Amino acid sequence: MQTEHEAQRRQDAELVKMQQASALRKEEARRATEQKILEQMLQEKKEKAEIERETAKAKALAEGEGRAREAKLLEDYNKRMILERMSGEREKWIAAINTTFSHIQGGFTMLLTDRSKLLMGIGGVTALAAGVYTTREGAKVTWGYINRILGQPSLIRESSMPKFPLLRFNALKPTSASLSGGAGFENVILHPSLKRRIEHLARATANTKAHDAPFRNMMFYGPPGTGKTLVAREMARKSGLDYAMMTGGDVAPLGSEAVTKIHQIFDWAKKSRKGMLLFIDEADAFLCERNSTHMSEAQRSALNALLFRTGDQSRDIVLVLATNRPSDLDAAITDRIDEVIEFPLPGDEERFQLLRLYLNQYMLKEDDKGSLWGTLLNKQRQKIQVKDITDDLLREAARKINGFSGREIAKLMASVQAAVYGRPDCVLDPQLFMEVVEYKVAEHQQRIKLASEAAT
Ligand SMILES: Nc1ncnc2c1ncn2[C@@H]1O[C@H](COP(=O)(O)OP(=O)(O)OP(=O)(O)O)[C@@H](O)[C@H]1O
Repeated sequence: MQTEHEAQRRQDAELVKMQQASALRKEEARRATEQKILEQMLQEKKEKAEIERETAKAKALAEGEGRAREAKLLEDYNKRMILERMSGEREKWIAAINTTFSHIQGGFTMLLTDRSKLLMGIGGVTALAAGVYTTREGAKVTWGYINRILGQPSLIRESSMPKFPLLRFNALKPTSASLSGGAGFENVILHPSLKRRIEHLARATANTKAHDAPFRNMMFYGPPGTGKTLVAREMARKSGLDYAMMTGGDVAPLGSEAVTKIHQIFDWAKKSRKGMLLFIDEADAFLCERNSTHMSEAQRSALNALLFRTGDQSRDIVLVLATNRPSDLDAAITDRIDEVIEFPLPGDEERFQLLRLYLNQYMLKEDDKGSLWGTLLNKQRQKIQVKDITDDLLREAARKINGFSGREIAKLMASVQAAVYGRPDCVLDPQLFMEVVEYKVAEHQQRIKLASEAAT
């Protein structure tokens, strides 16, 4: 009985085991199926996305191809149109050219066969050419004539006379002091005796015109930069005359034209109602000794023309010659000069006064009150402050710059001004002033040394 029972129990246990194993297998199969389904779903999803991508690509490609085909068709159409238009134009032009040539050919044939028409044709062409040529040349001659009658001669570099008389206004206005005899050459620093002589000459010149007496010609000679041009300009202003300036060096390059130009100047100068002061700077450049070997034939003729025009005492023109080498001038020229004035290098006192004049002009009175632009500029510009520049200091500087010309002194003061502008505070003090003076003195000595070396 017990063995039966035991067997039964074993059988049951066996059954339970089998049932458990079967449940386990079922569970595993279910899990595997689930996994498979999941994988399949994923695969499907992937495939779906791939299909969509491919479809989009195919769609885009189809669209692009369509557009490209359209563009190609349009381009072909345009090309065809252009070609058609071009060939149309070409045919039109060919037809036009053919027609023109056939007309010309017909015309020529007609001209060659008909003698009277041929003569008329030749006459017409000749008349047309002559007409064009005469008009062009006529205009040139007329303009030259008007220019000669009214215009300023080309040799004149600077003048108080307007270029055309209708535009008459005075660049250099005569002062009322000129005739009354109170002529003051404020901006010209000369030795007192020389200044008196110049003032006297200016008064005499003004009165000469007033009394219709003949003018006296002058010659200014002396080293460069001593005020010859300055005085000639001031003298014209103070004496109430018109003023014109030319340079001797401009005459030589004119060659054979020089004679005409010299006559032109004298004809033009005679037109001034006030009388003309004709200033010839660097006179030795073209009025030198006629026998000199380096003088050209054209220069000699120009000199002769000037001698011819100045042979008599003139009531219209005062001739003022300036030269650094008076001994080079032709004897016939010096014979026509009534007043010979020497302009020496400034002495001690004149150098001091020149320093003061230009200190005043460049640093103390630098305001340009004349123009609105000047006033506006001055508002923005930092003003120069002059500190302790006494007369004693200026006299000491004047002693140091012995041998300087008026021009060199003006330039020295311009350098001082530049040095002051180079300082942030724009102050001119004795130290800066003397520094520039010393530097300029050394520069002057160096220049003299170089010049003497070049001369030997
Ligand atoms: N005596 C002077 N008084 C005041 N300034 C002078 C004097 N001499 C020269 N100067 C200054 O030098 C400058 C040049 O002078 P200017 O042209 O009159 O000399 P110049 O004797 O004619 O020289 P050049 O022989 O080289 O032609 C003037 O514009 C002026 O600033």
